[in-house]
Amino acid sequence: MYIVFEGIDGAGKSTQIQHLKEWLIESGFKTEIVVEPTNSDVGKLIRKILRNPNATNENTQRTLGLLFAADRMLLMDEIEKKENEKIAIISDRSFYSSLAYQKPFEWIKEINKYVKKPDIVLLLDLDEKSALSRIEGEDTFESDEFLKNVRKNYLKMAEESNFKIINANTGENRVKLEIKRAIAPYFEICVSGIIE
Ligand SMILES: Nc1ncnc2c1ncn2[C@@H]1O[C@H](COP(=O)(O)OP(=O)(O)O)[C@@H](O)[C@H]1O
Ligand SMILES: Cc1cn([C@H]2C[C@H](O)[C@@H](COP(=O)(O)OP(=O)(O)O)O2)c(=O)[nH]c1=O
Repeated sequence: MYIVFEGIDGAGKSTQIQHLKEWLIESGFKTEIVVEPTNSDVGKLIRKILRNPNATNENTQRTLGLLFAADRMLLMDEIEKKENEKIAIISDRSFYSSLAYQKPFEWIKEINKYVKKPDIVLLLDLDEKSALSRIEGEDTFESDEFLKNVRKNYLKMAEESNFKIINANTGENRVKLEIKRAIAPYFEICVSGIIE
């Protein structure tokens, strides 16, 4: 099972991914986490560019689109191997992040057409102001206007691609429970309604 968390910076993805991994392991499922951008040389270059003040300009965004696609392709063999070993994979981001952050949409789709599609996409949704209030905003992408548009892109895709939209603008435990409820049917786990 290839589960993907999506959402703007500061939505709570890394936090909730840890909770979900612990819960699935407690429930008897081998589970591993992968992160985009990866720690490969391509991922390292991406993180360097993301700190540039001009990261949102058109050519840099196109370069990032290509680099994210290459970085993602490096992950595909690893994901397939884990799936063959019946390991559930939880990914912090996927090609949907490229569709939400970079453009033009059709070109981003084209350069990502060979990547594996997730079985489940959880979109942690909240407004950009609430998200930014949680993080320092060191990356150039971490700005109001930019993330407002990214959120809009996510919500548009959510309709068309059947994302599970989770309200991320509430307490950590409530978000955790909502995610459990969304995931449980896929693993035939029953979830108590109590907020732990
Ligand atoms: N439900 C929540 N309410 C308030 N703060 C949260 C919540 N979930 C996570 N945080 C905090 O917000 C910050 C960003 O969380 P993180 O999981 O790193 O988000 P992301 O991986 O989506 O960027 C962290 O400091 C984290 O402790
Ligand atoms: C995977 C991916 C991430 N990004 C952006 C989202 C983040 O701002 C940044 C990833 O840096 P990161 O520090 O990992 O942020 P986050 O914790 O929010 O994932 O790169 C893209 O623009 N396109 C992509 O395809």
